[in-house]
Amino acid sequence: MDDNLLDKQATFLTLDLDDRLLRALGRMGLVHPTLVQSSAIPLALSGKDILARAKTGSGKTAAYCLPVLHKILATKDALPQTSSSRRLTRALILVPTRELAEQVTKYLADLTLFCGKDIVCVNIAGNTPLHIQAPLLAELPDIVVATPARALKHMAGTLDLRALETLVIDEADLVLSFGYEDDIRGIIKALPRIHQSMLLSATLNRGVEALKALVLSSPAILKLEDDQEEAAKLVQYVVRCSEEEKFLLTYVILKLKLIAGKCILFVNDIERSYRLKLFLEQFSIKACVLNSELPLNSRYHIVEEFNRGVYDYIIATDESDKMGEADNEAEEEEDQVQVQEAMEIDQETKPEAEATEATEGTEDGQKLTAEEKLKKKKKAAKKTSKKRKASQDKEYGVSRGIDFKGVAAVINFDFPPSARSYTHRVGRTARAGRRGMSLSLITSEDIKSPSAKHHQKEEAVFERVILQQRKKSAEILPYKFDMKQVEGFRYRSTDALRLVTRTAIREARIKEIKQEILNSDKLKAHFEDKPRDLQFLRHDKALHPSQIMPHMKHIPLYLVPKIAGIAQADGVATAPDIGFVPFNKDTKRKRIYKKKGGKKGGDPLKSLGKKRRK
Ligand SMILES: Nc1ncnc2c1ncn2[C@@H]1O[C@H](COP(=O)(O)OP(=O)(O)OP(=O)(O)O)[C@@H](O)[C@H]1O
Repeated sequence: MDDNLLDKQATFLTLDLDDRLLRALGRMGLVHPTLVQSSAIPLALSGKDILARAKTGSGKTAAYCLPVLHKILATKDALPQTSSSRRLTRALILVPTRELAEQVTKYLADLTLFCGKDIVCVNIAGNTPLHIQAPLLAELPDIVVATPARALKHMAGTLDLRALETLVIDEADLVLSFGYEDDIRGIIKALPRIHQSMLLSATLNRGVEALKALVLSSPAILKLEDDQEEAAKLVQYVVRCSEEEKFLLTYVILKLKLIAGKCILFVNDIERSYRLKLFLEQFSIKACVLNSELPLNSRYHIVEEFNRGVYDYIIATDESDKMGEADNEAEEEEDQVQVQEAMEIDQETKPEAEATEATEGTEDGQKLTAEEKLKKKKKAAKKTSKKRKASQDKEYGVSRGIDFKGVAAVINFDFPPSARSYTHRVGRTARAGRRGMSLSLITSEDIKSPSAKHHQKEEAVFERVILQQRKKSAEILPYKFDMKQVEGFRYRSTDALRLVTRTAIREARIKEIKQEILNSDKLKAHFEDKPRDLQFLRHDKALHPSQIMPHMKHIPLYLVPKIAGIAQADGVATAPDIGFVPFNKDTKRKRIYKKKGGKKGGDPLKSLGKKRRK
């Protein structure tokens, strides 16, 4: 973690934490607390309610987990070994998504490594049936991690919170926007009158204010966002290009390895994630998709493996808009109407690019009128979308809270639906004080085009993002590149895109789900006892292997730009006459080139091209 995020004046030792926790922290390599930790922990230990706003990746999880654990250990130490009061559920941690619940539970397991059986923590956020989870709760675990809806369901049965001492709501604003407010109200009603509460979030909005009134009493308010410092760590770029050019640019950036390191590519719906994956895999660029349709175990495993460095690219579907997350209610309503309109117009006027796939006649061979065809299409689309919604996980979320480690760049392949969602997406990089980069692609379209409203919406959100970033003294720089340099790749990209038909996407989607259900079953059986056995399970397998073109794997030398790259992750721009500004230094590549006797400042990619041609 970056030194600026840490409170160098303090160590965990000076925070007077339980020895068992200090040992675990030492083992995790944590010596100094972060600012949010050194501020929140003493206040929490003194019993104060807390409302903390600190930026993404600033260590909020430990800021609430450590005091929760310390308090439970202290209470238990004061009780005789035989006391029945040693077994009571004392803390409830509410999070908006299952992924986050899993992450928090793992974090608690790391922190309690030296606590033996003194701390039992149960995660009930998974989709295991209630009756299977019930016996775990009947044992009265010390800490329960849950989504609000799940907790409330169990409260009608075995979740006994009469002895609750601490309530934590992590990612408070998202908890609200996911529509959990009524669940929270239900939970609060059933809690003992005296308990401590903590609300944590990277962003605070009116909703959180409402929650504050509901949950907290005379809280200590911590606002620890150092916006200017955050701005310096994250370099943000934007580019306006056509829909087709989005694919072209992504191909060029990934193929030329202009991003050194791991990258998350965000798209707005599941279909798009498969479209992008199928496109990239034709060039032998491997990526995992991550979306709410995949089984929970597979999702955990993908994130874990990505964090371990097994995969470089994740195509993540950010479904935050479908979870009700927008900048505010009015904007949300306006946004939904606009998208709906744009989609309707789109459907009515879309050129029949995939005409071969459309049904041209009825079963008895009669020709359908254009109007009838349209009606039929709409009906079919509604049906599939209903079916799909049913199979998607309402408590899925990847743009928030998940600790993706070491992400060099975030690419908003689709522009996010709200400014808030933008903050959280770009918050997946430049975490824990590290540097990072984001690139957002906005579709530029003719104002008369049928989907113009959709693009207007993107522009409207972008305006809000600019204002939001300006408040943090951050700028979103235009992503400068010389289209001529990219031009040579265009025909390959167009060819590849042509093969990504709706049928191919549909088939890929089904294949992936089947594959992941099998993976998930294996994961379920082995997760606890043999985690190492699972390393052979890959989530980035090609979905349409017959379409991989071996010749597309390599880039011929004549296509490699003289000085390739776009914008550096550390924000250092190259000389202006280059035109095509590098994404990052790619020092490793330069090193290889120098080792081979290349001139300093020469073109490392040229040598790479030569090597590839051999
Ligand atoms: N005191 C510390 N020293 C070094 N690293 C730390 C410290 N505390 C936390 N970290 C690391 O920083 C990373 C981010 O922590 P965490 O996920 O708790 O952030 P967060 O503020 O909850 O982010 P988000 O808002 O996105 O959920 C984690 O990898 C964590 O292990």
